Amino acid sequence: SRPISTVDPFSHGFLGDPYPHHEALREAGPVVWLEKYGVWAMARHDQVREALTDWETYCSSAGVGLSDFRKEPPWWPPSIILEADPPLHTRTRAVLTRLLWPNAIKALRETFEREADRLIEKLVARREFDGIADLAEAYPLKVFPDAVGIPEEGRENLLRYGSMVFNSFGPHNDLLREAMTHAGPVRDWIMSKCNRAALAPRGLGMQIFDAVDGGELSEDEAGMLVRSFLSAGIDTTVYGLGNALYCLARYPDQWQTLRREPNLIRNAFEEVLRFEAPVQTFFRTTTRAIEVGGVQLGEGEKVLLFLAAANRDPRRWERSDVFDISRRAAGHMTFGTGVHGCVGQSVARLETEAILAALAKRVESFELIAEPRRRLNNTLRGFDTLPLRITAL
Ligand code: HEM
Ligand SMILES: CC(C)Cc1ccc(C(=O)O)cc1
Repeated sequence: SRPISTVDPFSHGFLGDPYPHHEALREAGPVVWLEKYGVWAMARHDQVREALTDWETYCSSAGVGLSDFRKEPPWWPPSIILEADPPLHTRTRAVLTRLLWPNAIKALRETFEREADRLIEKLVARREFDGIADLAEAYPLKVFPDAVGIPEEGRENLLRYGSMVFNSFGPHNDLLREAMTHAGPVRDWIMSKCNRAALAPRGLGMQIFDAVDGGELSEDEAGMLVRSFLSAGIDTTVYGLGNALYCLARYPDQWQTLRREPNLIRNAFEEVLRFEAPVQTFFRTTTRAIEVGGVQLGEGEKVLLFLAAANRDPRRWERSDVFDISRRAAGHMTFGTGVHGCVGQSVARLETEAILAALAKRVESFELIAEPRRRLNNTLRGFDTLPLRITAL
């Protein structure tokens, strides 16, 4: 006998308020059969961590979305890092790991901090602004494409493309259909940036092509890895930064603690990632029959990993539903873990820490002046609008 749930984790109701459903899934068992889609769900910290660590049993090459690439053709050529298993994954991952090595991040720090200070000065002068359009979108859309080395014009395509990518991990629901309305032109714009001619000489994008010259990658593989940067590197940080602003405005005492103790900034972002994970779920596919918690999974079955549910599992966290920037938040699942653990996490941290440091220097308090509106997505959790007013120090 296996625990069964009839919940639809890609419905507006679930996506709008997931936490009660996460609790129900955690309590139903270590693995639960989701009847609606004919897939397994793991919502507890131990099972999510175990599935992400055991890449041989839970593979990525069948896609990390609901659709199984071996049964239906993917909407895009599969990623040669995210949707690849070792040994291919090992070679492509090694290139990006080297490009995003700590000293590469140090080279970005001064520029990212200068841009953060410049943007916060502008917003302090305005006093009232939208935390999403004017900050959470504006900042990542400036600093990361600049670092990759793509031109300024047309960058709104990066947000449209992110919406396509992250909705495509879910079912063919209204959210995916809506995201795909201008798929052609958006995809063309993205692919037009994934070649040497389009990239600035010493940017992160061109550095991938240096690996071609070094014999590590083919020319096409390099283009695909630039596409990976453009797919993974914008929407994730936009939602992450938006969620950070929301948490600090929603819990003003936490903001006051952070403002007085800027050395808590790194930990504060980790707690944001645990408490309001911008990336909520994605899949793995079993490569063999395996028994989990007394339940038998078959070979070739999709497993939906609820990172955000694992992040609030009372088996792993005390006061798991409390936003506390002083707790040890290490061990959250929001950057994944194991061989596919986020290769860009140091860029994400650099961006958010630069903004939080700039805010802590200039802003006494900031508050929500109207109900924020959520931007529903099959994979990402965050806001469409975040009406804020800030008071300068
Ligand atoms: C708050 C921001 C971010 C979050 C929450 C996030 C989350 C994740 C997660 C959960 C994974 C693992 C996916 C899996 O196991 O299947 C991942 C992988 C990845 N991320 Fe991030 N990410 C963020 C920012 C970034 C940035 C800024 C970049 C680019 C510089 C990036 C590039 C990648 C790539 C290329 C992978 C695939 C790694 C692999 O499969 O080996 N991410 N990310
Ligand atoms: C949370 C992850 C699924 C984000 C992500 C998206 C796309 C790629 C790619 O390689 O295209 C890599 C990572």
